[in-house]
Amino acid sequence: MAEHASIKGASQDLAATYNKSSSWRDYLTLTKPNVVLLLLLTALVGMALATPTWVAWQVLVPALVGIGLMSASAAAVNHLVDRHIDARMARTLRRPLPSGALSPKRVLTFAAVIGVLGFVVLAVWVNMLTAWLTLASLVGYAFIYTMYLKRATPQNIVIGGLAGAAPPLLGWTAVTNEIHPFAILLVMIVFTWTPPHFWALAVHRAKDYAKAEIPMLPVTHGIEFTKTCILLYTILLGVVCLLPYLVGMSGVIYLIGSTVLSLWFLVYAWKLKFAPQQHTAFSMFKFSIWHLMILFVLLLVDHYLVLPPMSSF
Ligand code: HEM
Ligand SMILES: CC(C)=CCC/C(C)=C/CC/C(C)=C/COP(=O)(O)OP(=O)(O)O
Repeated sequence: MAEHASIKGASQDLAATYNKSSSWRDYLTLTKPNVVLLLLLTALVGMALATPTWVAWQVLVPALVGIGLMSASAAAVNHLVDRHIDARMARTLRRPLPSGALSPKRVLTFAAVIGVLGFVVLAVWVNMLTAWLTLASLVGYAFIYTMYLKRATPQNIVIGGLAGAAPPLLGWTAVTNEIHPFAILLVMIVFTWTPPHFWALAVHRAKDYAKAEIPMLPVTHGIEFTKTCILLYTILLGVVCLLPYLVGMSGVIYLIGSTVLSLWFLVYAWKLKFAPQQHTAFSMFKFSIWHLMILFVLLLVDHYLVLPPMSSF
């Protein structure tokens, strides 16, 4: 009841003037810092795997700065475009725009400045291929996903997930200036991981999405169907995670570690479908973040501690 009243209040705040005091923390919130940090880890792994030697800091630093700034810009545009629906969901109600801490004009300026800065950094100190691919990812997330897909189809996050999955490729092209099939394989991992990552949260927050009239899968097709899709994507992810070893990109450390992670994720998906408890969906969502983080750390460790493939033991 109290929550309902505060949601209503926030919607009204949004229409009123933006007169609350703002701080650097509000700008940081706009950038979705935790998401960007994980995106940067995947980009770093893309860079590392692109070369058998150490990545030169002259490429590593500007690539991370450029990709980070453009991802942060995309996240800020997402806050701007979604400000009205964010005001209607309990999870997003206190964000800088719906709470009135920042005005849309300030957010637009902030997003434009860091976005252009990121592009310039990539164009000048990295290469044009990476700059254009990162711009395409920004447009894919901030405009195609946020403005259109999110409101149009329950497949929104499957299609929109491509933008969030791009950073390993961006890291790879930053080092080599070319698109390699191994980089696409890393993209496929994040792409297949996204549906279980997001739909687990969407199951947990289904009522919120229904209230904001966002056609997320649990809203349009129901909780049970979504849980089945989560299970199927988790199985598919397990198969995709085997590919780096099968194509010779990664070794035994990766194989063992990723198999444990895949089975662990599968246990969550199975439990969610067949023996759910109150917090299973949210626990699976939280685990999904650890899953991707550890998986990419494993790729990195495996790359630098090269072992011969299992067949030669
Ligand atoms: C279309 C694709 C994706 C969708 C729809 C999605 C959706 C979400 C949502 C709704 C949250 C909760 C945010 C919050 O409560 O503040 C979240 C959290 C998170 N996501 Fe995703 N996500 C996607 C892709 C990704 C990707 C590609 C990554 C990183 C590689 C990622 C990393 C994270 C992290 C680290 C969090 C936790 C954020 C925090 O605790 O502040 N997500 N995601
Ligand atoms: C340049 C580049 C690599 C761009 C990609 C940037 C990026 C921040 C991708 C993350 C995807 C994400 C957090 C989606 C959630 O949006 P949502 O609107 O569904 O979630 P919300 O309700 O929490 O805002």
